[in-house]
Amino acid sequence: MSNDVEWEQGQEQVHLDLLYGHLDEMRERAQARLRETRLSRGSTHQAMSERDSMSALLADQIERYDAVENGLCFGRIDGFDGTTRYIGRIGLYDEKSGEHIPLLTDWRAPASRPFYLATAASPEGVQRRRHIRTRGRKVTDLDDEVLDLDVANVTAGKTLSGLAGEATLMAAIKAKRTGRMSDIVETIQAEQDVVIRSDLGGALVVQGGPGTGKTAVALHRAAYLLYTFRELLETRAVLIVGPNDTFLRYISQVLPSLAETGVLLCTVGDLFPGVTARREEPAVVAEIKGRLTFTDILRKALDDRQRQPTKRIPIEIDRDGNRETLYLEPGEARRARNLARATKKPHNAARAAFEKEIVEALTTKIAERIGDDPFADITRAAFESGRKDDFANAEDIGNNVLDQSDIAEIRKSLAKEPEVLAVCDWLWPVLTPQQLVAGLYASPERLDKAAPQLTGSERAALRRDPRGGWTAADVPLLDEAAELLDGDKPVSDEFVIEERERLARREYAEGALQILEGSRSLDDEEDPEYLAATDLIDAADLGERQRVRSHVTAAQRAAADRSWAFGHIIVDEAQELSPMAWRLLMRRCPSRSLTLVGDVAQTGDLSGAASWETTLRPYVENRWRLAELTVNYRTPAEIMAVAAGVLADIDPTMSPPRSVRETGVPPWAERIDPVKLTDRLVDAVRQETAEAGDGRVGVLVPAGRVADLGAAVASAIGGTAVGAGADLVSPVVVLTVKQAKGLEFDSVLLVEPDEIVKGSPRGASDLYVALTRATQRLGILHTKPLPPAVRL
Ligand SMILES: Nc1ncnc2c1ncn2[C@@H]1O[C@H](COP(=O)(O)OP(=O)(O)OP(=O)(O)O)[C@@H](O)[C@H]1O
Repeated sequence: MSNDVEWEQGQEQVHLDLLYGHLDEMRERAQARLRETRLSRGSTHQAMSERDSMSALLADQIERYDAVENGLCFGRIDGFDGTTRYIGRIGLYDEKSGEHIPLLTDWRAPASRPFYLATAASPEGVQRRRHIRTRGRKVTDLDDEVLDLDVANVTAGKTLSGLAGEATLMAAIKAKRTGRMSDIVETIQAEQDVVIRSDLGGALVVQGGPGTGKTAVALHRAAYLLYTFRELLETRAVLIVGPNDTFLRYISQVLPSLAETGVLLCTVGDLFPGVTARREEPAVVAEIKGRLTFTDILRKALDDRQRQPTKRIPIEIDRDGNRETLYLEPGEARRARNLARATKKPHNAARAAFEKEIVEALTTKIAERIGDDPFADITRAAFESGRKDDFANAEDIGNNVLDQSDIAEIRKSLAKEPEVLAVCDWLWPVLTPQQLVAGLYASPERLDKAAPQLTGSERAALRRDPRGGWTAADVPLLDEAAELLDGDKPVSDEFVIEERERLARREYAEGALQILEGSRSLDDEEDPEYLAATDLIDAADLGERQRVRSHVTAAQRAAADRSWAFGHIIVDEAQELSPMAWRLLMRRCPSRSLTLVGDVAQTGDLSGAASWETTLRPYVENRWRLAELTVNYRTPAEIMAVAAGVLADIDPTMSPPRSVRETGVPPWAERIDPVKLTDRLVDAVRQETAEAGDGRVGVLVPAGRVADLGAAVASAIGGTAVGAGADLVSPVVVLTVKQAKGLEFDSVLLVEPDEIVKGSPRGASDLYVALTRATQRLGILHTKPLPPAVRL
């Protein structure tokens, strides 16, 4: 290292020490305040609640300071005007002099933007951009780019390649994978920056091929939006939707490392409070449930529950100790149903109108019977003969000897009659969404009536036992059912807290049950196992529940509230959502402030999107904007060349993203005898783990082979994780392509690509996904010929 570089590094170390000194001071101050606040006693409910909120705020602050410990400051820009600005994960100021002097500028602040955008051709006032690389609190390297074209030693090669901070970028890209995604805040590229900082309003679609940083950009956009529109988004919350739990775990560290925690991360399957959708089902069944026609099917299923009797219904009631039978006529029931429907209220809310009408019809019957005037004919004759003054009006004659208060009494007692209520329950039952949907699946007759537009075999595929929990594709249907049944029912704080507790309980209970008898779904609340398991909650758990009671954030509130309107929704792998899932998400985002990232070439789900245009038109017409990401930071050029052949097969009009680097390592394929496949795979995994060192190896297999091949690899190689729920931190992970969506590994071994292609109508897209998961090496093992599109 030259003396100059050493001196420069020393100077940066001094500044870094100053920044960490500030961070430490702020953290200590917050810790001291937190201790004080926790010790303070509040006598009133309000004082206690204020103390709890303050504690939560301070705890959040401390968490943020901890989160930015690594890579606190990573950049510096020197302007042509002689100014210097340091860029980092948060903003820090020198307040001692009484002035607000910036020591470190948050990467999201407008003043940091030139750090990401400046090029030699368009330097944005920046003469030099410096990437400061650190390990812990120590400066390890500096990566300078001079952007002044007049300066002799301008780093032209770097800027002409269009990449900012190329050396730092390459170091990040080539680094071994850890099983957890890292943030890219130090090396965001210009086309990514434009997406991250795009306006909050409207729907933004980010289309990009594999490895172009869509997920990374989506997460950084969440952090940017929270920083820029904090007030609005902290009260309305930001929702990030990902394809599965494994993926959510994979990205879970990114926002905390950017000091943002108030975001709700979940799958579509998590979006119905009270339901944990973990049941599996065949892709073809999920596809049927994803069709838009299910809005009609559910409506008809509900109409079917609003029964119309064909015969009079006897209703036995108790009147002054005597049993009496009334008859409800089909016409009366029809009239009540029509009136209830005419209220245009959701089904459950309209029940009151239905009940009122039934009670009214029965009241009239009783009133007619007991109030019938035996002298009506004589009275009417008297009226007609001129003694009109003795009577109020003609209608009063003969109808009833009961007055209004008598009739009101009858009405009141009928409204409480168990038999009357039972008949109302039968004709117009109050339903939960779960009852409506499960009831539909459970009954071939109901399915036949509600879904004549499906084929007989499609209806048969939907049939299932109501016990055993819910699938992800059920959740949009439950949400749709809830709309029909309850509309927008606001939830109370108590419900939010209950829901959080329920989830905590469920997690605990599920854990306990898994230990007892393997993973059995607990969604059926009547399942006796559920009650048994919840009884296991111990004192420590109760203590924890007490603690969470104190502070409910908007994101937590939103998680428990089906009718919550999010401030912004970000959907990753958005191409996978079914039309019914889109309806659910759009209901959660009436402002249509959305960021949708995905790649229609990677669509694997049978009900997923083939075009953004068709998917979005029903919700935003053509008012959406498209941004494209074109550079692949993950997949080396050698591997991408193979994937490009498969992409051409899927859609010849699509072009693959440009890889930023070559590795010099060509992908390989080996055809083997079927009986030797398992042994050869185990050998290959051993070899690749040695190559990957402390990196990660992904073994991607056809869906039907994950159990046997996974077991074989796991028994031969310690620390192998298999299938859904696999811990990605493990050195070797065996997954299906669906499970590997959005993930990446240093080395990928792909098994039986032909079977993957033939395994689904979207098999070619699955193969494209599988081929683009590696950051360094790709090997293919096959017993049948390779699909023709795979050319090696
Ligand atoms: N500007 C960047 N600096 C450093 N690394 C980057 C940058 N952009 C993307 N990457 C890295 O490239 C890899 C791919 O990014 P990401 O997973 O976000 O891509 P993607 O478009 O979502 O991919 P896919 O659609 O294939 O799942 C990640 O390791 C990410 O950290």
